[in-house]
Amino acid sequence: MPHIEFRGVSHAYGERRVLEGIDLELTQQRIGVVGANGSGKSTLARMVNGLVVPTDGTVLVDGLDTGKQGAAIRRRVGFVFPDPEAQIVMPTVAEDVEFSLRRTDLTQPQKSERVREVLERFSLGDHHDHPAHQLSSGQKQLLALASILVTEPAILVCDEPTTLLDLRHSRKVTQLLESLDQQVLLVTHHLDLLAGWERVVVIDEGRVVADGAAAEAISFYRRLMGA
Ligand SMILES: Nc1ncnc2c1ncn2[C@@H]1O[C@H](COP(=O)(O)OP(=O)(O)OP(=O)(O)O)[C@@H](O)[C@H]1O
Repeated sequence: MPHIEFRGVSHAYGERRVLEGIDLELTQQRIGVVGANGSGKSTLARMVNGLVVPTDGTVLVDGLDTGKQGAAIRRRVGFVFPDPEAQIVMPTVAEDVEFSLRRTDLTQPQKSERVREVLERFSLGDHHDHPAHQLSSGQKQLLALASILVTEPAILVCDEPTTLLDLRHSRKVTQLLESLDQQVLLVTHHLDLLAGWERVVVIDEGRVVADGAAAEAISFYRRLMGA
């Protein structure tokens, strides 16, 4: 498994300090991150692929410094945003997935084959030539995942990828995340989706307040939230 390491990480947006003294070594395959709104989860997740560089401390992915080796980090770490609409860049479903392969050395037939395979895997095989913007929200979320995973990153970071989805689609996306060979870091408010995950990190007001197997960490978080 890849190795994500936060060493003495703090972060401020201007004067506002949003993460404080984070030390984490993440080597499990399925890692959840939970916490109240505004607690710093997205900031932490964005640090893993260098979208946010910490104001103090270092984030390392397999020994690469996210602040200094951005291009190598982004090849290794795929990032799925909460709004799949924002990730659609090409007119059709297949073109959108293929766009992710533009910087590879694959030949056109190899790219087409790779796109076909990934669309089948994500239940989008029948939508190959459909306008991407006309997919349902659940299908757009699957498309966003397909477009990232087609590049075969070692790590997949997903920031609330199920917020737009009904329960059935959330389950489908979660099952898909659970079936991947990749290391997955999932930020979510849907606590039931993390049942059985190897590790769950609870963030509160910018600090790690619980960290362990899903059942214990989630029950700590429920108590913290008074739920
Ligand atoms: N680009 C930014 N500029 C200024 N402040 C920001 C920026 N991004 C986030 N913040 C602030 O940092 C704090 C943490 O935000 P973050 O998005 O990391 O929290 P979160 O735990 O993911 O929240 P949510 O569950 O609501 O998505 C919030 O107070 C937010 O307003």
